[in-house]
Amino acid sequence: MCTAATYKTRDFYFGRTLDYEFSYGDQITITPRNYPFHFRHAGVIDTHFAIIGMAHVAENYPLYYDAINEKGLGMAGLNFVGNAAYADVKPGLDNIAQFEFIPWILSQCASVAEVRTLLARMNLVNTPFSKQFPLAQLHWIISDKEESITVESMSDGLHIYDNPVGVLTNNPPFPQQMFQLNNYMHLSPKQPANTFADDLALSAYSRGMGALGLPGDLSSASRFVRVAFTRMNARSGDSELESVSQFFHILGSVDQQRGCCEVADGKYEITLYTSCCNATKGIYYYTTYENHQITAVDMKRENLDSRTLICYPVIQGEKIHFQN
Ligand SMILES: C[C@H](CCC(=O)NCCS(=O)(=O)O)[C@H]1CC[C@H]2[C@@H]3[C@H](O)C[C@@H]4C[C@H](O)CC[C@]4(C)[C@H]3C[C@H](O)[C@]12C
Repeated sequence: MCTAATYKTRDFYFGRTLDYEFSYGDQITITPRNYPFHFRHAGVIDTHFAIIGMAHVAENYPLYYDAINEKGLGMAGLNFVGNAAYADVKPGLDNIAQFEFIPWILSQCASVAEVRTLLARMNLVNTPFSKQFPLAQLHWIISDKEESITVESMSDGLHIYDNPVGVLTNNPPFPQQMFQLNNYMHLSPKQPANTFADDLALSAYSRGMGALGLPGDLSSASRFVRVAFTRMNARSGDSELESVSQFFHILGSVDQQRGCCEVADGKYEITLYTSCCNATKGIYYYTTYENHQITAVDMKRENLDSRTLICYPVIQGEKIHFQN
């Protein structure tokens, strides 16, 4: 399971949890402006916006999981198993392989409005990266500081949905996720009043009872409701430290602990990493399952006019601050 979210204070923040039972070997990867992107069916883009995100680099190609570009646009791919379907190549359209989707969008678009224009002539195709990396079944959230959309490529075509909650998890398809929020419209961060029955002396005996009924399990449908409630009600100061701190707390609402989600005998899905990008400034913050200290890579500290990928290994291992 995975969860992505957006958050806006003075700057715009975009990030995700990546939940899985193993890591593909990820690196914080910066694609500078002059790295040539060779698309399988759509030619070459030699010069483009710089990108920073989490990727597996194979054959010198950044296979991004989630990333932002220097214009403040963010995009993340999340599992959509059983529903994702990619098309065959069709002449007359921009045929983009599933693994090229993040580079295609983030290299060229400065806003969601521009993304909509590109998507109108795009065909997301079933060309795998290699035998070793077959097609991943994903759907995507794409966001700027004003709006988010969800993109789902299914057997009946490419769907583009407005995403007014700025969050995404996994199955079921996005319209169903949104619809089920109706079931929770009574939830509130405020204490409830007794509307059960006038004749009963019911009282709010504990703080937090306004959100009683918020689903607590790890299913993607439940995580969608939980992170939507947390994200829509989250309040913080607007400084960088307050915003980043609050962002990690929002995604902390759907953190997955080892042992609670068994995917095979003795194998457990866990939150391998959590990212929080300051999309306005181009900073990629992250924590990992084994390292709660926030680590950051700032793309603006690199030479963004170069041609070669810049990679930083994910720092693991808890750093404990002894006070005595
Ligand atoms: C496994 C990751 C998704 C995690 C997730 O959504 N978990 C939820 C599990 S479940 O639904 O609840 O079962 C996805 C996100 C991005 C994916 C990677 C990126 O798409 C980049 C390449 C794409 C290649 O086709 C496959 C390897 C790969 C390197 C992908 C491996 C894997 O599928 C990743 C890492």
